[in-house]
Amino acid sequence: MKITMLKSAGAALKKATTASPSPCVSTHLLSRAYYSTGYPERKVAILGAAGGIGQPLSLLMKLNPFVSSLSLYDIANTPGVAADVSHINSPAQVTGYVGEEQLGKALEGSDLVIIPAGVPRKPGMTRDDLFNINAGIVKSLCVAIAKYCPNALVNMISNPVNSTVPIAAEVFKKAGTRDERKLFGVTTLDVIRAKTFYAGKAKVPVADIDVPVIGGHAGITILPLFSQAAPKANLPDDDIMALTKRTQDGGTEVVEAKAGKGSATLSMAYAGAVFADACIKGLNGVPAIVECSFVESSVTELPFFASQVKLGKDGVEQVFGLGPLSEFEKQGLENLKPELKASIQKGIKFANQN
Ligand SMILES: NC(=O)c1ccc[n+]([C@@H]2O[C@H](COP(=O)([O-])OP(=O)(O)OC[C@H]3O[C@@H](n4cnc5c(N)ncnc54)[C@H](O)[C@@H]3O)[C@@H](O)[C@H]2O)c1
Ligand SMILES: O=C(O)C[C@H](O)C(=O)O
Repeated sequence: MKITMLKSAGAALKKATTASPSPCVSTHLLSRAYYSTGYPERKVAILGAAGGIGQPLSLLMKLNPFVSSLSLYDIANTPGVAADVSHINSPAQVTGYVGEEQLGKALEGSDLVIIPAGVPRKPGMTRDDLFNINAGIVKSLCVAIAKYCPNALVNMISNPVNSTVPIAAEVFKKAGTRDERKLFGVTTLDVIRAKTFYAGKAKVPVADIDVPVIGGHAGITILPLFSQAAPKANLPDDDIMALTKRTQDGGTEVVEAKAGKGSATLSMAYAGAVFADACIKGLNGVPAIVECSFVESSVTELPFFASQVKLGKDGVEQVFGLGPLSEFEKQGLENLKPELKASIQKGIKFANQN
């Protein structure tokens, strides 16, 4: 009896292995069903696509099921990055553009432009130390955006975000294309860090955590609101202070660990992809898309401020207020305002002087 069973099992195995493979065997990272039809075509341009952030961000945007056209621009090396990414069997059509003379073509028709172009920090530097190089890069890219895709949403990653976003806003104002709903400083990495660190300390599953992060994107201007964390873990004040400091210094932690080889690239690419996905979902009319971002704001007396925003068909649909703050957070808010104000003013001044 035993032998018979083994024999028939062997026969079944033989039958299975000689049959043709199922046509449903998937070579997609995302399931085929996820590539649903019925959404509008969306073109996404990445400026600085060959860089440390640009390359993994290009990969993640190629996997995004809502992207139909992916335009990869840099001053060097984009043909190779584009050829590489284009072999992935997801729907987005990838084109590489290199050099200023191809920037217009890269941008034309874009619904969303993501900007990780510019130099990163080395140990001992502040984000503001990048201003002298990155301000000019961002300004010239924004002049081109105003010309070639004035209606696109713009996700600014290049540092110092607290100044590069005001530079972009001034460029768009001068060009007559400014729409305060369409310009975003990407602060998603601060939120991702706050969630990760909080989950570790509170010993709760990281996937369930939500923590708003407000203010800006540099040092003490990054203010995580752990009093509003959900689910609430009732951590002692010392832990909250340590978590706040670690979130504020998260970028520096990576810069020091990389020891001169740049700043966060992989976690930033993930954060950039999360935020871009939220923007595209908003454009496509998906309801209730809320993320933190550094936007034009009247939530405080500062003209730009990061807080939770609702994303819709034209970009920002609603900027949410800060909600109830703990005494520690109220103090943090007052402490960050002078630095954030100075960084905003520096960006505005640069855009109007140069
Ligand atoms: N917002 C955030 O949370 C966050 C997080 C991490 C890094 N950053 C910032 O992102 C920027 C990029 O960081 P990285 O690690 O990718 O740097 P990187 O040096 O690895 O890459 C930058 C890329 O920009 C390109 N570039 C330079 N000038 C350009 C121009 N005029 N047009 C198009 N591309 C141009 C370079 O050729 C390079 O490929 C830095 O300013 C960094 O501080 C921001
Ligand atoms: O810290 C940096 O210089 C890069 C980025 O702003 C980050 O927060 O990781």
